[in-house]
Amino acid sequence: MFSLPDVAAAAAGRLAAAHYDFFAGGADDERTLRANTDAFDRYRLRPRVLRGVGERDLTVTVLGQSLSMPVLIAPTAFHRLAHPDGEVGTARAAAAAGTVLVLSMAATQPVEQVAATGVRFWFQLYVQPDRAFTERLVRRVAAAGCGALVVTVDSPVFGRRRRDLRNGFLDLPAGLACENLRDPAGSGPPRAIGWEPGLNWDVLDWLRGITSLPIVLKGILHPADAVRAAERGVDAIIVSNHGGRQLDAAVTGIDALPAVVDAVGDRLPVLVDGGIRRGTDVLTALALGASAVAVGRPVLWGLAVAGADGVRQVLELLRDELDRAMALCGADRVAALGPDLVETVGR
Ligand SMILES: Cc1cc2nc3c(=O)[nH]c(=O)nc-3n(C[C@H](O)[C@H](O)[C@H](O)COP(=O)(O)O)c2cc1C
Ligand SMILES: O=C(O)C(=O)c1ccccc1
Repeated sequence: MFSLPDVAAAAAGRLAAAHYDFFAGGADDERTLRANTDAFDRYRLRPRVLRGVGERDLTVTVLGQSLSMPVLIAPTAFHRLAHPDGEVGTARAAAAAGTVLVLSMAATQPVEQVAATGVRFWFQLYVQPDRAFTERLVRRVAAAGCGALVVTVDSPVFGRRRRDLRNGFLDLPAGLACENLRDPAGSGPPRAIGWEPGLNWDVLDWLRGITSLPIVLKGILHPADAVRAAERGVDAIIVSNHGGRQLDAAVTGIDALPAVVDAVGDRLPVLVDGGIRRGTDVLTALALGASAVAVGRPVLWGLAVAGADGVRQVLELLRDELDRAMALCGADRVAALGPDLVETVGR
């Protein structure tokens, strides 16, 4: 396997069809799902030459945390559906690669077991209608050593995924559960994730009142919302359409990124996800102003193919591709990447 598309192809043959579809699928007509990867075809790089690129330095610092490369693991549900190693396997790979795992609230292993790998992790939260339970969960993940809360804000209701409806995939198979939704923690029955259509900006004051963890908003696409986040003192944002699984016909992250970066300036770090499959995709996002990117499905495919080792391979492929792309663009460090390197075609 020499690229992320190779890993994805290998994973397709290893998963039960309904599980593959759950991971691969998007909302409704999957226009946004397709657009996420297609979008990168409209960006072209304008490399610089003779800049003495020597050894490239891929490190970045996000929220005061130093990463060996500007690629985080996006939160995705149900890792044990992909491989018995589950989120603990993904965590081992993230730790080995020197990057951050954003652990999904729908993880199938307890946050304490993930933390025991030594990984640096952030926790993705869907604020629950039951605020007392949400508070207990936030305290639990903070006690486990979580580095930031990633509050997903693009899901007031759950997207409609026709593959899952057709396959009758509604819930985890017996033996698997959302281990961080047990209440009381660790022992009680797992709660079902509740959606909160009434959620509004006031939730940030409530969150600030219960935790001192950095707060990241995931699922921003509109520059006005990015500005609002900055004004509210949010610590970072992730420009994302949730991998095309929520609002179909939503703009892609990479297309939304420049206006968001322009609107917030350097008031807060802007991360982006969706459709990143190549080192050149990472480079494009960084050049357009992202502080780092996150990858979702490629990690699940790596996990499905070879557990923790497969995830490690995916991360190392991306690292190697980004390193080579930076060298070929004449950039010896991430800060050397700017919008002058990127041209948009066909619009
Ligand atoms: C199977 C799957 C499960 C996901 N689960 C979550 C989740 O629990 N919470 C969340 O905020 N985002 C979730 N996402 C969205 C990802 O965090 C991320 O935004 C998206 O996958 C990035 O696009 P990519 O898969 O093209 O890299 C999920 C995505 C997938 C594919
Ligand atoms: O957020 C998602 O995309 C997702 O697939 C999911 C599924 C179950 C529980 C939580 C999230």
